[in-house]
Amino acid sequence: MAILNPSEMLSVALEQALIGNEEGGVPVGGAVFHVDGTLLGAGRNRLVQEGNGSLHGETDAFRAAGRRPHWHDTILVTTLAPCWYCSGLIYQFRFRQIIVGDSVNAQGGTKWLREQGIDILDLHSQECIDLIAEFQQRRPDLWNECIGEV
Ligand SMILES: Nc1ccnc(=O)[nH]1
Repeated sequence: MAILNPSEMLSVALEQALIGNEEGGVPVGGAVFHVDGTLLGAGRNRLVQEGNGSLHGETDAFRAAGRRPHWHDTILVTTLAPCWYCSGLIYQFRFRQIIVGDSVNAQGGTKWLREQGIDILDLHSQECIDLIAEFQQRRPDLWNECIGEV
């Protein structure tokens, strides 16, 4: 089933974030789509679940999407603005577009990515904003661990 609507693409990532929240993890979800609307992979931050800080929502979705000759014809969707770690991934692999749910509670590398010519569509999703805001307030320790802050 092809999904071409950005909000529907974000819903796939949000569903992952909500699963992560239920699991007691950092509630950030991601998904990778081909520009034709095919879902290539979805994932969520699994720092807590897998005991592995490399598994951000974005990198877990990238991992689930497998191999491709290049990523220029794909869209990376994330419920929260990409951190610097994931911004490196985005810069390196040049996804066609990045769809972001929340850039209120974290900005990460979004300003820099835009300066590098990366197309970022910010949907300002209230659901994504509320989900992370609640988490950051409830578990500041986990949030800081996730992004390498003290
Ligand atoms: N954008 C993100 C920030 C923090 N953790 C994540 O998994 N993703």
